[in-house]
Amino acid sequence: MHYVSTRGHSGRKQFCETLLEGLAPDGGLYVPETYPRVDDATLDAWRALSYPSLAFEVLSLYIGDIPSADLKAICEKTYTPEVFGSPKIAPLRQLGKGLHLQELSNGPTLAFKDMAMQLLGNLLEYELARRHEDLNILGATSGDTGSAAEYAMRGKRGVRVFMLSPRGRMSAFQQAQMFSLQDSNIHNITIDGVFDNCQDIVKRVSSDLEFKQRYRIGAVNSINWARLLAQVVYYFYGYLQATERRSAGASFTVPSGNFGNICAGHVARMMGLPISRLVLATNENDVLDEFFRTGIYRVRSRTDTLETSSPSMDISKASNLERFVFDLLGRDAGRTKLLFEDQLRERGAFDLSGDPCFADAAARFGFRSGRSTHADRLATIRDTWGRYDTMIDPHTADGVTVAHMHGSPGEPMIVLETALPIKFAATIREALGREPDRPARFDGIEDLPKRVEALPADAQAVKNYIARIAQTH
Ligand SMILES: Cc1ncc(COP(=O)(O)O)c(C=O)c1O
Ligand SMILES: N[C@@H](CCOP(=O)(O)O)C(=O)O
Repeated sequence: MHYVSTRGHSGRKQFCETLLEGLAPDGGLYVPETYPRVDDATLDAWRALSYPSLAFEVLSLYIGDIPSADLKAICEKTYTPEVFGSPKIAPLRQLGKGLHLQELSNGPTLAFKDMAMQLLGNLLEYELARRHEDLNILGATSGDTGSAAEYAMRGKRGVRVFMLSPRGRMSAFQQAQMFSLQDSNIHNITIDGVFDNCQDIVKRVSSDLEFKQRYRIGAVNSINWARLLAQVVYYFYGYLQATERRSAGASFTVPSGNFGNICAGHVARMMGLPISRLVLATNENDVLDEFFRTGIYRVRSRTDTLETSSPSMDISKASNLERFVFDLLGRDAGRTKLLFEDQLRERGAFDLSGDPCFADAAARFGFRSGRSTHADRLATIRDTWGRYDTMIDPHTADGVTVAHMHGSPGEPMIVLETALPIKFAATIREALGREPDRPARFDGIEDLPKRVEALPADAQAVKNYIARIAQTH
């Protein structure tokens, strides 16, 4: 399998090259040249597999440059009950009739990001050792990618992490998870801005090819194809748990911000997984809901990006939409580049409402969407607690709220759980008047000493910081 850039760069890359490069040299995102198809018989055979074995099967379809035995060992080392809290790794929990929650947040940092980031840590360690190289990872987080990346990379040989986060925009627990880490290879940087400013800086630094090469800059955000690939696995696993027979349909609802998680669902569907509907749920920052309803993609400014009670989804510029639009446009890299480079830069928006490709997008790709508000989140947290004895976090609540708008009788609807409630205790207290459960290993985390640097929203300032740290270590 080879990978190409959504913006048409001429290079065809192997998986491990994309793993280390992150962003393509032309600023585009790597996608597989084709989506491998999984037929009904194969899907049926996969019903019996454990999570690590299923991960190995799915990853093998996309990774041609790691020997099978090594890839299998990496999957087995990554997806263990000790790390993910249960032998099933990503179990389904039934809520109502036909409504399921897929538990993805039982890993080290209590968010779905661990599902991919733990694998990425092991893949990077393997590949860097094989090449005798090291890597400076530059990332952006609105709260969960940062801690998941740092927990996955701490102590890993050859890897240093520089993580940008929007100052004051994350929950107290999220900040404590990241800023209390004292490992010498972990560097937290708060930026005066919102998540989109952090992500813009990551892209700007990664697009300076001379700097990128000199300081060996890599990425762990979902701009890195390996992140998405790891997330494809749990769609297969969730589907196989929710259905009993060949080619039965099932739908997924996915709380969305950077469009990474649901883009993995799109990939699974393109591989032939019988997903009827892929329902995208946003909070009040509803850029993506607007796009799927109207065909108009209109990025919001920093001041128009609202601070909500599902803060990890306070994103107004969704990187991975580019991967979906590339497919929507029939894989026309020239048009994708025009939309995501020229039109977004010049107008901050593009409009596909009159384009024939958008007219049948819902039918062809299964997307539906909806938005949820603070009041919806509180009501859904209360309802899910009262009716199903299950406490969900505000992001998952956005998912459950929107899933109720798009359910189809007789067909399973799987909502992806994206974090545990303890990460957002203030909203849980507001909804339920009680504290969420706290795993003992996080007792008192908010009181630990913090190590964090503050920088302006300026790519050059971040480059200077990376250069200084890289030279002194
Ligand atoms: C808890 C939580 N829910 C949902 C999302 C949205 O996921 P994505 O950015 O992959 O769309 C994020 C962040 O990405 C998150 O941290
Ligand atoms: N919500 C994320 C933002 C970054 O998303 P990613 O999937 O691109 O890593 C976060 O919590 O940091």
